[in-house]
Amino acid sequence: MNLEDLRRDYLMAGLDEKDLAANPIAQFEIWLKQAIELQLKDPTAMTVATVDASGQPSQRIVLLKHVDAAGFVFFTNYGSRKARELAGNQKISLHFPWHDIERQVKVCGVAEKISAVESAKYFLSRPKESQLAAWASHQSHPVSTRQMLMQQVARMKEKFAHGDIPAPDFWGGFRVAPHEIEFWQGGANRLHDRFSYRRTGEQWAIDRLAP
Ligand SMILES: Cc1cc2nc3c(=O)[nH]c(=O)nc-3n(C[C@H](O)[C@H](O)[C@H](O)COP(=O)(O)O)c2cc1C
Ligand code: PXP
Repeated sequence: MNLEDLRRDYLMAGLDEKDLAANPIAQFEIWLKQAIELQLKDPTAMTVATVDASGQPSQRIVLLKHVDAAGFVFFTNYGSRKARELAGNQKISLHFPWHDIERQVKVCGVAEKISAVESAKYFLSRPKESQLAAWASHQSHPVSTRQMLMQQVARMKEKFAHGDIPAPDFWGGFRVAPHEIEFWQGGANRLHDRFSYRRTGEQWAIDRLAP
């Protein structure tokens, strides 16, 4: 398979420092709103990179569920590989790949579990079938067959047949407090625009980076 000629030029837009918000969260909210309004598929999907004790990185996609000055929130199983890696090393990187608008955003920061109350509030807002799936899935661990998984779902459905399904204590959110956020806009001939915000105490410093 020859992949060498698979490429395109990025011609949609440029990015200038004068167009950037002073605060990267405000800038992120502008870009996320545009991604949603332009009906990109899975606009809140982000790749999350963590590292294990040996320094081996691993990645997976999760959905961003909240963002504000305190950081970026996603939800997952606290026994999952990502959560176990975060227990040993809180350093994390997030990546939003908005191909259709020739943009990407990278976030580097530190992840912390959110409170059980906050997690339960979000959990209760989810569709019941997803709540049962969270109870049934020992995320990231081997499961012998799909049938075993579905049996576990059926057991949970029976167990929680009446009333609200409570949030499992092994499931909840992480908030990523960022210290670096980069905004990338594709440019012609690989001469892209990149701006990196770095936290300097209460303020943020902005550097244009070579493409
Ligand atoms: C579009 C998309 C969204 C996803 N969202 C989540 C999510 O919000 N939380 C989650 O735990 N897994 C989500 N997943 C599944 C993860 O990518 C991953 O398979 C799972 O969390 C286990 O990862 P780990 O074994 O590295 O911990 C999503 C997958 C895709 C493709
Ligand atoms: N958990 C898992 C395992 C997922 O696959 C997803 C989305 O694909 C989510 C959580 C987030 O979904 P929701 O929007 O229902 O919280």
